[in-house]
Amino acid sequence: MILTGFMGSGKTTVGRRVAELLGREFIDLDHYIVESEGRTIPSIFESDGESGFRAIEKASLKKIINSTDAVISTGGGIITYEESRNLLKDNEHHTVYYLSAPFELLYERIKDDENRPMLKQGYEAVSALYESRAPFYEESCHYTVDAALSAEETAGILLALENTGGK
Ligand SMILES: Nc1ncnc2c1ncn2[C@@H]1O[C@H](COP(=O)(O)OP(=O)(O)O)[C@@H](O)[C@H]1O
Ligand SMILES: O=C(O)C1=C[C@@H](OP(=O)(O)O)[C@@H](O)[C@H](O)C1
Repeated sequence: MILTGFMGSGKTTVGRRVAELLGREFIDLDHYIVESEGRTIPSIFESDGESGFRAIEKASLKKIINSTDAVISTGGGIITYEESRNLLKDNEHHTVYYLSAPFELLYERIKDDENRPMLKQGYEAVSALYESRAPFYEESCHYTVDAALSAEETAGILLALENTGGK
């Protein structure tokens, strides 16, 4: 199981819970990057820029996607590159679930988090980013799931889908 979606959609919170319910390992791709790089996400953005972070992110996804049956939560920008979108959509090991919710709700959840460098662009730019990314999440997932519910409810929906239509 792989979870995608915009910042604040609950990929980490819900992913950790579904992994618990499924009895599987949980891997947060951002956390994996922080551990393997020995640097925080903001410091990677600061020294390597967004493009540097994206390159690390793409390589990290490639490395782990076929080597684990863990529940993987991705970062919100994982759909930036076509190669990553194809990798998500066509991979043989994981069903990809897009956690979808209205921007206003997501922004309320994340607006004060200083660990998300993309927010520095300000409300209007982040809102535009949300709009521009939505079709990419849609095209690279197998299921779109409502993430405006409680984390427990969304986890329950994912569990049911994984047990019936999951890989
Ligand atoms: N379904 C939810 N309902 C309410 N708050 C949530 C929900 N899912 C996550 N949150 C909260 O929103 C914030 C971002 O959640 P997180 O799991 O880090 O999202 P993501 O990994 O998609 O960026 C956290 O403070 C978390 O507690
Ligand atoms: O949307 C983005 O471009 C990003 C989202 C973050 O992950 P979350 O979606 O877990 O916040 C993290 O990968 C980085 O700050 C960039």
